Amino acid sequence: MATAIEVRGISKQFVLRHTRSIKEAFVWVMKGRKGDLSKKFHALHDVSLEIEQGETVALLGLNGSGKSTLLKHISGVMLPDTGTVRTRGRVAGLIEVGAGFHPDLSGRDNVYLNGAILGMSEAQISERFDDILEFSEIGDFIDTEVKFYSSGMYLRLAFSVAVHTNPEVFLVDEILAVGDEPFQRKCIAKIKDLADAGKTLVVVSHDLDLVSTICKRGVLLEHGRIILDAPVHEAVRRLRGED
Ligand SMILES: Nc1ncnc2c1ncn2[C@@H]1O[C@H](COP(=O)(O)OP(=O)(O)OP(=O)(O)O)[C@@H](O)[C@H]1O
Repeated sequence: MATAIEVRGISKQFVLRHTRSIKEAFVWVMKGRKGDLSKKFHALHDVSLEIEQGETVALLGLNGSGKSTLLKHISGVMLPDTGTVRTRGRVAGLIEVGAGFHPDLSGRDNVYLNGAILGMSEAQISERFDDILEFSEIGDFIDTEVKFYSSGMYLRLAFSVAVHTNPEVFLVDEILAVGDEPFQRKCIAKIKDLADAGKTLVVVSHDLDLVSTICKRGVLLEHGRIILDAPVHEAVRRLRGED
């Protein structure tokens, strides 16, 4: 089985505190600008992870543990300070509602824009356009500028485009939560179809029952480090403090 995602020793620091008082800045200047004025922290700390093609993986952890940051590194929208990330095949990510959409363009134009970003040609998008529209259930709103869409409508269109690009690797962050229940059910069924078809899935969600039904493997993060990589039920038990 080939490796679909290889994360090797990545670390990512963010600035914890941007503002300083004038007094602190003055002291810093008088001391010859030694040290760093802004305090930093590691959102990810030496994280390594290998995911084989066809694996279904849940990234689990408490708020702020680094799940979304790790997913953004896998999708390529964020670059690590150190370490490397490699992926094989077409990667489609549903990471932030509205990401990859231009607010002033219509839903229709955004399907072409988003499809192109995800690696489809114009002809391929045209060929699949009707299916994309049908799955999204956006209807006549397809010709409305997306700045007037609700967050659920964004999700519908983004999800629909992403699954119709036939991705090898599908990344999904919490955003399914903005969809209404019938659409969520439809998305979940589609995600399961992708998994059954041998696609690689990486999912971030606090819905632990849901991820347990979709994913086989659970990677548990704490303060930016992987503390457990195990069958999903085991990782969920640990997160719930049942171990
Ligand atoms: N662009 C950024 N700039 C500064 N800090 C950031 C940035 N993105 C994330 N962080 C911080 O990094 C830490 C990890 O964030 P991340 O969103 O990855 O956590 P998470 O595990 O997905 O959390 P949640 O369950 O709340 O969604 C948090 O403390 C967050 O505030």
